Amino acid sequence: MATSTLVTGIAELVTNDPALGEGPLGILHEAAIVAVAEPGADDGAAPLGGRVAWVGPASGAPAADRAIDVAGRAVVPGFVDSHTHLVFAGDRSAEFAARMAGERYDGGGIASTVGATRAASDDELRARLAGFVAEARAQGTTTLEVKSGYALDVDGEARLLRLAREVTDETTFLGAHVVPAEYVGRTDEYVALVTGDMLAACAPHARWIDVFCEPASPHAFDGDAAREVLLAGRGAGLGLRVHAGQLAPGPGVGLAVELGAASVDHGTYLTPSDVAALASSETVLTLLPGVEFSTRSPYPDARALLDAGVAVALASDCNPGTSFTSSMPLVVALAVREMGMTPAEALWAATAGGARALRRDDVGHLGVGARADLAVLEAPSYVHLAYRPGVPLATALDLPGA
Ligand SMILES: N=CN[C@@H](CCC(=O)O)C(=O)O
Ligand SMILES: [Zn+2]
Repeated sequence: MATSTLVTGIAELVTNDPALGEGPLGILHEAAIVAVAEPGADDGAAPLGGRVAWVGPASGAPAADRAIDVAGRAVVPGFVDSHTHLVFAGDRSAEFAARMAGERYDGGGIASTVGATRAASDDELRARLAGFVAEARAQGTTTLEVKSGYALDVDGEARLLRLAREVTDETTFLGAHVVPAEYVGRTDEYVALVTGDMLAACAPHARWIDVFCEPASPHAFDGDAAREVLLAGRGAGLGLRVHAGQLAPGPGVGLAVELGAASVDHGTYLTPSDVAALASSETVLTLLPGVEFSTRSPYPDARALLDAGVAVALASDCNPGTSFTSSMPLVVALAVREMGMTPAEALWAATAGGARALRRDDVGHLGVGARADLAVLEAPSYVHLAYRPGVPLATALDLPGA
């Protein structure tokens, strides 16, 4: 039998549905929400925490089997973190310290994570991954994309994706992360492996394919190689995502738009034609301010991008090299303070924007029928996410059935 839960005492509810409340965030005050869960459901069609069955002013709330009173807190849609690299072993804190002493990031440190990850057991990787998922949930994240990319051989990449699939359906094959040591000087042969045997082994465990298209890095892939990888992935039924414009402007953004990628990520460096192409496309630009923070790079001008009509998402890019944070509240605060977004734009980008970057309409908002993925804030308003940086305000709400 289905279990219904009434969440009451919501001082401010962000629905991200303008039809339900004020402004683009669809804000309701003194609100309530009802979630209905089927016991034992966990197949995505009927999620464990249930779906939103009713949302509106608390005064009109229907009765339910159980009630949770959040006592004057704000509730927002759970964060949709559409870009992470969470299956890895090893430690790169020394690389971070060197960077803070003046060294530049060029992707070379990825090799050290590849070595440690290849040597780790399934259980070691699984335990670390579970720790990151719990850490993210404790900060309000309810949907996570997870990439492979730290094995770079056929069995290893498939193993990372199998492990990622244990925690999310949003898994991304990133065999084209960098050229591994054993293929240096033979990039063409490595691309043939990625688009051949590796793709065949990985596609059954992945929804997406991604490529680090960055000709400015001696380790990553140029536009031609990236095109080959993306076309092969599309042929295998995968959706497209691209890492581009992290170190310098390059061909990746244009390629992502041309091929209809769901998202192109980083965008630290963009040309005016990149911006124009994005603005007239269905491709989301996912900004990753944790990377600029942790690599001492200039922040992209999100204000100008939004004003130009680009669809912007925010994600953590949690990884051991360029952004070792799982904190979406930190990402929101950085986007507001350093990239010119308003608190409302940043919250939208970290929730509905992430959903759009994953081409999902069941997360990132709290309209009737959406997944009942709620984040509760230890604050009366979502504005506190940026106003009180570094304070642990957000947490995902556990509903009966979850
Ligand atoms: N730039 C490429 N990939 C990751 C970093 C990976 C690493 O340094 O371990 C990123 O998104 O920033
Ligand atoms: Zn990344």
